[in-house]
Amino acid sequence: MSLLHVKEITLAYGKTGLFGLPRRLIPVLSNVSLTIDEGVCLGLLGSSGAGKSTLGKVILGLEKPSHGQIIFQGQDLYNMSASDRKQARRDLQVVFQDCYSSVNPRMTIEQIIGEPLDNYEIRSPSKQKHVIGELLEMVGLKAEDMAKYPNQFSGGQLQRINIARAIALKPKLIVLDESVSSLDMVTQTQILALLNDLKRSFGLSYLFITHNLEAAYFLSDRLAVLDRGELVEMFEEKEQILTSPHPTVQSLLQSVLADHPGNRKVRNVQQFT
Ligand SMILES: Nc1ncnc2c1ncn2[C@@H]1O[C@H](COP(=O)(O)OP(=O)(O)OP(=O)(O)O)[C@@H](O)[C@H]1O
Repeated sequence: MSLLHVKEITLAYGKTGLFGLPRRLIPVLSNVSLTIDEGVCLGLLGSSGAGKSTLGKVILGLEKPSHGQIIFQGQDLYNMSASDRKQARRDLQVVFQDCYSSVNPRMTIEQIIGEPLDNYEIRSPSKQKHVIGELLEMVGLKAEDMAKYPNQFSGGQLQRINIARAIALKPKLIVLDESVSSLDMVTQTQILALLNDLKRSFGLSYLFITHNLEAAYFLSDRLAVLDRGELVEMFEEKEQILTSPHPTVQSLLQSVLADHPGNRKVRNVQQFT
């Protein structure tokens, strides 16, 4: 069943002209439409500046488009009552790339993960502690870690904490905006495996924004490619990307091959699995 419909989204940023001349509009997203079904991960690929993060912000309700609609669970995200919007915010979560700036260094992990819970659910302090402990264990950390501060964790551990916070309210859709890009290869693999497990366990849907084709291929069920604000390819089966002749896809594939000199002449599914 469809969870999210992105319908003909167009967005342009205003750029102030010289000497206060009228603002020029720079198009960032042009007529972008896509859907995300329940329990599905859509990988959104594209080069730097393609508009991926902007689309993520539009989907999260953070950046109003100049044209088009975001239909989330059957309702227009930018045209709903305050109470429906509060519910939508609960069901739509995000994990950003920078795990350090995503947390307040002065708060304990208990306070960080407890914040969204406090906003939506009232519990006794002991029950709240129990829930936070369970969330930490779900992401591979220990319940005792809740007493610590962010500076006592590695980047990978902090990203696990950000994921625990994102899943605390049992959301329907999580926007993963380059969520593993700042981590080393081994940690990236571990976090991708964790995200995959959580998706299966809770039937979560993801929009996985990345320029990393290998990571997208691992986690996603479907793949979309954005180029200069336009959706240029949509693959219902991720394997289809491997044979796409589209120049943007070709350059994404080439960038993977460039990382594997021994495989430069070989292009097959095995490289990505
Ligand atoms: N607040 C803003 N004001 C003006 N222009 C912006 C703003 N945010 C983004 N842009 C521009 O919109 C375009 C798309 O940016 P966006 O961050 O969405 O791309 P991206 O595909 O996520 O790139 P990257 O992979 O480098 O993060 C870029 O040209 C960027 O400079």
